[in-house]
Amino acid sequence: MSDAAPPGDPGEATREKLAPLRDEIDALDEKIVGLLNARARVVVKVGEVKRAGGEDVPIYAPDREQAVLEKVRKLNHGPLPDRCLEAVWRELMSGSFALERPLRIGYLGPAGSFSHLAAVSKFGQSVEYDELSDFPAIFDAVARGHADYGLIPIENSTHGGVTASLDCFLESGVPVCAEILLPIHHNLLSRVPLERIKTVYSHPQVLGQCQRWLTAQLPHAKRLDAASSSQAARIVAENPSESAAIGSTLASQLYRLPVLFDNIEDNPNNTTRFSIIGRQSPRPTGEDKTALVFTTEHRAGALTDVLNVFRDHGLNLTRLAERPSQRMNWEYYFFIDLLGHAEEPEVKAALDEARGHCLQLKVLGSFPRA
Ligand SMILES: C=C(O[C@@H]1C=C(C(=O)O)C=C[C@H]1O)C(=O)O
Repeated sequence: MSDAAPPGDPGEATREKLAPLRDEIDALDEKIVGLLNARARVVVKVGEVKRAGGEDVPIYAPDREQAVLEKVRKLNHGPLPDRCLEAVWRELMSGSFALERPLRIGYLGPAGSFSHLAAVSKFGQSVEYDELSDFPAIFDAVARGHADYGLIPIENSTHGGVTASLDCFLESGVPVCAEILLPIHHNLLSRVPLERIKTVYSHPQVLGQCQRWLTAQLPHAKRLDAASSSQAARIVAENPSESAAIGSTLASQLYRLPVLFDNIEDNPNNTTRFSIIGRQSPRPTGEDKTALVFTTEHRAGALTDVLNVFRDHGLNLTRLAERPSQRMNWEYYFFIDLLGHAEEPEVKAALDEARGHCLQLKVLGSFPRA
């Protein structure tokens, strides 16, 4: 018999070296827990002040969140990477919400959708989530106060604008108060091997983001639209014999569908931008965006007149999208995102001037840039 320690046992000498280091970690953990709760006790006081200020004082303050994360990054000299500390502070701030007033976040469900992942990446594990069936239901839940905030996908870097969500902004008065950029990786989820798959379900945006892969690997499979990628996973879980869904690894776990292929998106940098809608508007941070929508008269140069106002005020546009007005053929609503906050003098002046060239101009919100 050999004297070597059994597998998994570090051995006496190593154990002796580890013990004092682990004692050091235990002592530091004790201090960290004490400090985290000292922070939490201040957060409880912040909550009291906010609640005394009334309904209009937001519990979630995207401008303050931005400042806290920026400060943490500046304070960090390693060896932990910024992204690790950011994740810790995100969960801390999630705990802060629960201490100030429990928050409810609406997203396009069911659970396991990319909107769900985006919501958790922003609001963490200590808030309540509400799975909603479509975008109008999310806007409605926030407008009625059934949810505090809602997640709305706006555009994807590969497949472009999410048109159904833009149409909701036209009808709703709920402002945008933050944005999230989420890298999106798609998986083919199925309980049967590739050669038996006859139908692939997912959200049309997702099918669009994987079309080259689908054409190459499953040229004869039918592609069917579902209300969300997680809804697609649910459909396949209920009827798995000849079908597959495209969705997240969370959907794979929740609906017990094995990942047959991962990273099947056509563009490895595939990213979706989500807006967070809420009932309050954040203060300027110096690194903001303003989203707006407008209509112009149907005449030559009408759109250029509006765009020239932003150029003349030195405002950089990060997005221009268009949607049919639904009232008259070939009449459009134009959506613009520009860099700056609507309360900053230059942006305010530009918006006032632009209004003079528009039939209608609505500011959808100013919020910290992701
Ligand atoms: C504590 C506050 O409330 C929330 C929690 C924060 C935190 O834990 O640091 C920061 C901003 C708010 O979203 C605050 O507004 O200062």
